[in-house]
Amino acid sequence: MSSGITVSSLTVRFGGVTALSEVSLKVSPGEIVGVIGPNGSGKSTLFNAVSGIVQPSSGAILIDGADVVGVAPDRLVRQGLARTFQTPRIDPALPVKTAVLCGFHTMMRQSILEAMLHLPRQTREETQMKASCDALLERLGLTAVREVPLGELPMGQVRLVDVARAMASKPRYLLLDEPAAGLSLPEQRRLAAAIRLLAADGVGVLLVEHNFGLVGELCRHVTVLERGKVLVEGDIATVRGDPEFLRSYLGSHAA
Ligand SMILES: Nc1ncnc2c1ncn2[C@@H]1O[C@H](COP(=O)(O)OP(=O)(O)OP(=O)(O)O)[C@@H](O)[C@H]1O
Repeated sequence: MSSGITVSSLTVRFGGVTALSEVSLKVSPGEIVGVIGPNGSGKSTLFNAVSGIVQPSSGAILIDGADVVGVAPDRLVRQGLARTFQTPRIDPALPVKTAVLCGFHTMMRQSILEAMLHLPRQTREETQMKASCDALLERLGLTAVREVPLGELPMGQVRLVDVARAMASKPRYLLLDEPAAGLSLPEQRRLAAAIRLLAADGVGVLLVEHNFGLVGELCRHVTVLERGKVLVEGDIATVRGDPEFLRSYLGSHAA
């Protein structure tokens, strides 16, 4: 069985719009793969298809060898696939630490009965979870805002909380949708270190990001999308030197 996320010839159509056309890529455990491209090139659609939110028109998506097309998003989460959103879907009234604790709860092993009876394993898991939550908040520089409701934070920090929530679910694969947008340089540094740590632990990461510097720093392999198609792919040096990439990507950022 081949491990990793394997996307083969993926096509997604919305009525007459072809959002993705014959896109293929692979993310192995412990690898950080970058996806870049101008607005509307299909990056979010790719994430939505892999995480089960939209159904492909054709093509295949395998996770660790298993066909996951048609599998419900919540089942994919329980199977170890976590993702973040450009606009996080978390209740703005929740304090930061509660939002992150929600991520931990998806991987707790206790039964409802154990939780009600406060059995030893449940108490042990709660204590471990709170300590892990504090460590994660610290790693991402969120300790000072741990009690602040999400609705009072700038969007960049809300995305960072969404990253923490996704990391808390102890995924085997993590899809990050523009996690560095709106972050200060020190916040970007902390985010990059946390992503690297996760990959070193064996987690496969698919990173959609407009910040090419960050992509170049974190990803050995990059896929560039344009109008739903793979324009160029390869290691960062290959992509950087590709004339098509320079025309499309840098041209669109030169304005
Ligand atoms: N639900 C939908 N219904 C119809 N068209 C859609 C839908 N979702 C995406 N599209 C279209 O599919 C194409 C790809 O959109 P997508 O959001 O995947 O691009 P993107 O690269 O993520 O863009 P951005 O960087 O702006 O987030 C666009 O033409 C978009 O208008």
